[in-house]
Amino acid sequence: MPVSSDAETADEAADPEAQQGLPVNELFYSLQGEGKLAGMPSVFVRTSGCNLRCWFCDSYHTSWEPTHAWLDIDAIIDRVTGHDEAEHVVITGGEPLLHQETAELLDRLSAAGFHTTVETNGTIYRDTAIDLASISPKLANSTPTTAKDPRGEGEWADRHENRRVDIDALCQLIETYDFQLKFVVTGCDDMPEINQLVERLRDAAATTIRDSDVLLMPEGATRERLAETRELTAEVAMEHGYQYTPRLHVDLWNDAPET
Ligand SMILES: C[S@@+](CC[C@H](N)C(=O)[O-])C[C@H]1O[C@@H](n2cnc3c(N)ncnc32)[C@H](O)[C@@H]1O
Ligand SMILES: Nc1nc2[nH]cc(C(=O)O)c2c(=O)[nH]1
Ligand code: SF4
Ligand SMILES: [Mg+2]
Repeated sequence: MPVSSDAETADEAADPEAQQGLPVNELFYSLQGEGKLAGMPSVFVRTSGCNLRCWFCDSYHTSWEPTHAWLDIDAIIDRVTGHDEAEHVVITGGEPLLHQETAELLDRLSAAGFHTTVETNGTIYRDTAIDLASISPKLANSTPTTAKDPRGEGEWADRHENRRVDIDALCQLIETYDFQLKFVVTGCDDMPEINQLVERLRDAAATTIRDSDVLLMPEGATRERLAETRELTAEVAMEHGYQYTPRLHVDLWNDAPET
């Protein structure tokens, strides 16, 4: 179901009659590929719709060209609990915290005994049952300038730039939940901006941010692209004392859907 590319929430352009539950782009069982829980068998629920437009977004059909089926919360829970091998669930997107219903889904999955991870860009706070807030604040390297825009001529650049860092939302997330800050690295030039943002958050938030809470992840949706970015990312992680995170799913399955 294609919807307008200007839509931020997937609801905006969809049939109002059909809007119940959450817009779900895909739901699958895999290994957590990124972060502190990399390697963990997990069920992934990928919601559709995003308030940002990273040029490199590896989930193009949740942001630039959102597609989805509407699933009610009961149906999502049935499908998640059908994977009885998994104790972990990952809610991602798109931007999952755009949707109010994501909070109800998390509360119910947590009550059913799942460990919950939310993958978020850190621009929206919600009070819900999150065991790990996996926050990936977006750097200047993500902005869809005219030269980098995957589908237009930079129409989203200003909106993306103005929204990509919200210090208040980031502080609320890290003060409330166990967290990791997972930065997408394209080159050594990204490091001053990462260090500045980490220092800004250390000043502003009433919580300790350890260097081990800061993860550097190479940019790349394909094995070919990761081959260009992972070594330099590993080197800057060692230099700064931050943790390196692989993208295991890309190593294992390249850019296949539902992995
Ligand atoms: C598709 S996003 C969805 C969640 C949320 N919107 C966010 O950006 O954190 C899931 C994760 O993939 C990362 N990501 C997206 N495209 C990427 C790429 N080309 N290379 C490396 N990481 C990427 C994001 O930074 C985020 O950590
Ligand atoms: N295997 C796997 N691990 C992931 N960790 C975070 C993902 C995401 O897209 O948010 C992701 C994903 O898409 N696949
Ligand atoms: S914030 Fe996440 S989902 Fe949205 S465009 Fe960026 S990487 Fe894609
Ligand atoms: Mg992914």
